[in-house]
Amino acid sequence: MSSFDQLLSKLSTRLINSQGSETSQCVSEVIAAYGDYCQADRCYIFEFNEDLTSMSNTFEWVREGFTRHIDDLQNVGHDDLPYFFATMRNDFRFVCPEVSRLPDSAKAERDEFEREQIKSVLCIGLVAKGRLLGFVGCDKVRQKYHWTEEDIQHLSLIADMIANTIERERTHAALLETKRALELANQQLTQQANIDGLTGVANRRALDERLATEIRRAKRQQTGIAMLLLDIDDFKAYNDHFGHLAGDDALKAVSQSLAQLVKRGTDFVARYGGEEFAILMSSANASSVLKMANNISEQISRLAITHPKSQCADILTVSIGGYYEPPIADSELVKTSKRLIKNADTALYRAKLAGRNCIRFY
Ligand SMILES: Nc1nc2c(ncn2[C@@H]2O[C@H](COP(=O)(O)OP(=O)(O)OP(=O)(O)O)[C@@H](O)[C@H]2O)c(=O)[nH]1
Repeated sequence: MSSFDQLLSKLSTRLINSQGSETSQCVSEVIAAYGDYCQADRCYIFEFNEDLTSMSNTFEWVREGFTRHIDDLQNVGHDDLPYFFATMRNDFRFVCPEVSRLPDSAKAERDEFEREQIKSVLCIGLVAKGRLLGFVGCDKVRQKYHWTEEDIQHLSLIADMIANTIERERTHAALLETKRALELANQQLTQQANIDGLTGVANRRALDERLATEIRRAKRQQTGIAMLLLDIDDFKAYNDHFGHLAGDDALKAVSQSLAQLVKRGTDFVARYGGEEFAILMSSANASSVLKMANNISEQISRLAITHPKSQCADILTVSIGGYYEPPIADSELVKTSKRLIKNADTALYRAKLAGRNCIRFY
């Protein structure tokens, strides 16, 4: 095995086994190893933008004592080095044994290479899936050098390895990006599926899910759990009098008040039906539930939404039915869930019977 074959085998194994951020380190090692092997003074990688109109130096190795140029070779445009861009796009390589003998049409290139004190330069395109991604190049600064066919072949093999690695990393990054976008879209869909479109508070489906979670928690932590059901009084008459759109606004105002009141992480508000809302309180005790019910009632009254057709007041009011379930060790999920709703509903019915605009507990 020739010394180049050995080098190639070592470098390709290194690149194939690299992953994620480690890959950049491996690519740096590859250009350093090759630069040293071919006795270059600089070895580097440039990557093109999508439409091959600009390029940036992304990796650079320099022999000790030689000047780095990576920082001043970012976003180099086609118009800065038109001869170089054209040659690279057409031939996928740029072979220059003597910078001083570049043709007049390559004046910009000659000036740039001379600025970097380059005497000879060899660049080979990085091509993956038929697309030119960039190039890997070597500079001779100390003395000019006539690149041989073998040099070109060797650097082409290095270029293939690097191109495949860059392509693999880009595909991986694109896959990660797609995965992130899908996860985000999925989160948004789940959120939308759980939110009531008119009022923006949780819907009944979300309440059912939360009920299950909170009942399990209450059982585990041996805490009480409570349900308040709230129904706007004489809402049909309100709609009939002011129209459905005004009714919608009233529903929004009520739900905003509820959302402001129900702020503890352990409490949860949902639109339960048309003009009915549910407030689930976990880690609750009898007095905190009563306090919440009173606060809600007062807060809705404070909105002072005129309701001339109400049987019980001249403003919009609510009736509230509550049920508090003390900690019970053997509470079964579905039964507890049904009991919370059913008993709160019975209490709400009693509040309506009692003349509305009041609170009843089961
Ligand atoms: N504007 C509007 N009205 C709604 C919406 N959902 C339900 N409603 C109305 O809410 C009213 C509920 O009427 P009822 O069930 O008879 O109850 P109510 O008139 O409030 O009487 P009580 O509950 O006994 O005080 C109906 O007129 C529904 O059309 C909605 O999204 N927007």
